[in-house]
Amino acid sequence: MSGRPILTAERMRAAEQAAIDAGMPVETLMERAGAALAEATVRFGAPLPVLILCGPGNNGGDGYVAARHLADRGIRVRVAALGDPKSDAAKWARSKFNGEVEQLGAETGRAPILIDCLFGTGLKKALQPDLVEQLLRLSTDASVCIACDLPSGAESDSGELLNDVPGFGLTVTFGALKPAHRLMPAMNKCGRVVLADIGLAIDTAWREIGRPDLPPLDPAGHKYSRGLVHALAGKMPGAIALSTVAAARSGAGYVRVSTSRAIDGLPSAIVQTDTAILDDPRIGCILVGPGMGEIPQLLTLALTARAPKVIDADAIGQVGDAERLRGQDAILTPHSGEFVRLFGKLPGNKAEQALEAACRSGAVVVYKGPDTVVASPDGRIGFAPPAPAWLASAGTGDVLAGMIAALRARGLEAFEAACAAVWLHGRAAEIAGPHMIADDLAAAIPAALDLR
Ligand SMILES: NC(=O)C1=CN([C@@H]2O[C@H](COP(=O)(O)OP(=O)(O)OC[C@H]3O[C@@H](n4cnc5c(N)ncnc54)[C@H](OP(=O)(O)O)[C@@H]3O)[C@@H](O)[C@H]2O)[C@H](O)CC1
Ligand SMILES: [K+]
Repeated sequence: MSGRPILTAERMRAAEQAAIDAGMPVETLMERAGAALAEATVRFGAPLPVLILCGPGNNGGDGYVAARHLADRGIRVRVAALGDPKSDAAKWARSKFNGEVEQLGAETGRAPILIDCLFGTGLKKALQPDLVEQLLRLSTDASVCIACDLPSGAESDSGELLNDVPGFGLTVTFGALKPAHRLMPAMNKCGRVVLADIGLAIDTAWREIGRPDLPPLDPAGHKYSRGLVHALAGKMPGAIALSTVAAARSGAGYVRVSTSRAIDGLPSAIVQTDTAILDDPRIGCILVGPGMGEIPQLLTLALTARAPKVIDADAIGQVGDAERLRGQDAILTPHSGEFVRLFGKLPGNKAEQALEAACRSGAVVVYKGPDTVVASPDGRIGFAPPAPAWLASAGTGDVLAGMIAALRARGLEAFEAACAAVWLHGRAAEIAGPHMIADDLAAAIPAALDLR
């Protein structure tokens, strides 16, 4: 999967240390980080007067470097410092900045552009209340707020907010994104996240889900080679209708639904049948769960089939023991309630929880929410980019399940199919707009596919 790399604070420091051990001075890394921060500030905020809040560590060091670069470009820049720099690199950066540095406090005057260089990956606890008060005051008075590496108070690995944090329009981070950039609630405070390459070697199986690279259609292909999705309808056929329409619109060559009674309103292109022959070798992916209700035998039937399968919604509640999914080539799509009911409250951040669930079940796990993560038993994790809040409406999960099934049936391997569908689902919602209902979301899938 493409997409920007994501590292925890500890792995970020290890990458930095490896560069330093290989002979790269930390000042060089800081110089590159500060220069990137200054460049992003000018591009994002225009050449307006800037106030930089510098903390005592290397996050503050980045700020002193950025201040120098901005001043060199003729921009009026002031620095308000939280004490003196403690780290050698930050002392070096401070010594190279010739502008005015005041002590951050209640008398610190506002500026149109505010850059938060107080704390980054070295945050250890909540900021002192009076410091939070100054940060909130100065951000409220600014037109543009930019965070260096992380909004101060955002916990790098969990995405938790240890104190009140203002909303930033832009976050400039270095080397790799951190989980907090793509996990709630911190994700909501970061604004647009710009990643600056500062010359670190980054090796990680954790990535932001990027634009999918779907295989081209085979001109000699047929409906089975484009993927046959076989869905199992349950008590509430409306949900499976949304899923099957979404599967068809996502490019499945053939969508079939087993149902005990005709489902009104389904397009004729979606074949309804009252049988469920699942050992058909042409089936590319089985879909079970949307609208299933309490019919455990439907899940049992799906698990008798060799075909890959998407297990969604009510079917998740029927799994019982996650071990049942091992060897099933399954993609599981729980929201938080379904996740906890099946796996219990797991330790770690949301991504680590999803990875643990994937290892326990052998399935690819799509842990849905405003911050969706996709985890594979082989250790890969995809973090979804921000998706519109209006996706929180009935039926959007049914649509996603159909999209995943279609891409799996089309031949993408399970993790790639899930990541691609999550990315397309978010773009389709943006296209459908804030007043969409799930039916509009399904209708917007072709336009989202054209975005690739
Ligand atoms: N990783 C990289 O490749 C690069 C990172 N850069 C920047 O460096 C920071 C991380 O720098 P670090 O010095 O490790 O940490 P911080 O600057 O975030 O803060 C650590 C100092 O702040 C003190 N601290 C921590 N929490 C609090 C708090 N709540 N209140 C007050 N003080 C706090 C801490 O004090 P201790 O004495 O307790 O340790 C430290 O003094 C990263 O985010 C990037 O911006 C490099 O510049 C470029 C390469
Ligand atoms: K910061």
